[in-house]
Amino acid sequence: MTPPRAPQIPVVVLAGFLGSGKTTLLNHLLRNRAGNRIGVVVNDFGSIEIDAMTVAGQVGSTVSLGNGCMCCAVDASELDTYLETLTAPSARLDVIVIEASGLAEPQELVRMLLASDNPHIRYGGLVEVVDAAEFPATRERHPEIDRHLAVADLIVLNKTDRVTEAGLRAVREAVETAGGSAAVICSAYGRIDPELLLDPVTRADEDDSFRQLTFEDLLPEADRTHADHLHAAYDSVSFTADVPLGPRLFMAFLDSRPAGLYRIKGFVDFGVGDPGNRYTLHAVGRFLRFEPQRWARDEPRRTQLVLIGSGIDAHALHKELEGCQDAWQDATEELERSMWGVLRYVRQPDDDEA
Ligand SMILES: Nc1nc2c(ncn2[C@@H]2O[C@H](COP(=O)(O)OP(=O)(O)OP(=O)(O)O)[C@@H](O)[C@H]2O)c(=O)[nH]1
Repeated sequence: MTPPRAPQIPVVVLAGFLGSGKTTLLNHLLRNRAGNRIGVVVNDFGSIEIDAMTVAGQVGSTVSLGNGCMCCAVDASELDTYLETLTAPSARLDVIVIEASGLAEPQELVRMLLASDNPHIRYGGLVEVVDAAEFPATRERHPEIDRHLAVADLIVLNKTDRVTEAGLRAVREAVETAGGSAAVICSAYGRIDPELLLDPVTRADEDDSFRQLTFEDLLPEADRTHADHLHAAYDSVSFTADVPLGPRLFMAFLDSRPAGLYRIKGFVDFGVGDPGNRYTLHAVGRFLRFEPQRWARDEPRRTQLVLIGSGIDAHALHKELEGCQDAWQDATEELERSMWGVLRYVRQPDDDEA
């Protein structure tokens, strides 16, 4: 059905007004990357303070951070050139994060990514960081922040330590209204669950088993004290099925997913809907993408998903997923048509918009 393609590297845009905490969040991700090789593109190279990094580069150079990360600083006009470097097979990156400068219009960057003809990347969503303490003032000075929030897939309401509970409630409400259906999560010092943006490593030479990483896996020894706190804020659901999922049933599930469900990842077996491929699923907030990949010859045909959210009813979601199984599939025209709903979310080489 759909021709298999080499895996594409998700490119996540990290945006937010000056000082909202983008670099802090990025450093948190880099410290808790759980084996992921992260490519970082920043406008302001010097602001990244990664322990392991010797800041050898200047604007325009690509620097290997030596711990599986690469970093380069670019002008937006040079983005394509740098993405080419970062997506070279020798870089072996799992995800690329572009930190937009505090003054940039994130829509521009997103448009550039969607229009990019680099076949090795796929747009991975827009994360907008908001300073909870400054939001009312920022909004007054820069009403365009509402526009940024409206196109975000995930909003991180940062600096919650600087506001009262009532203040946070009010800001959250305002941000949720402006953000439409984007998921909103709160953080202090950008300490979000790295799993919201990073996938478990599935490289054959490291750990090729698909599983939900635990917080012990994710956080280095020194950060363990935060683990319980972080963990308490999230619920996760793991779902495995040896019976294929019905494309229409599963798309209906995704269309009605609750707002608190921030992240879904894993892969799906649509059975005779597309017998040759498994469909890697990547969802952050309302952003959704499928990527067909050839099943390995002896790989068990199976769906494996991990769902992460807060305030979600894990048991009910699991039950709903069970209801998406379709044991009696026949290769009919109707089934082929029902795959169209899935294929809408597969990036085609000539796509220039989501
Ligand atoms: N109190 C508090 N301070 C924070 C938090 N997150 C970040 N900061 C501080 O806020 C300042 C700005 O954070 P950055 O991460 O540099 O912000 P940025 O969005 O990258 O800033 P620009 O690059 O200027 O756009 C730094 O001094 C951080 O230490 C937080 O949650 N609470």
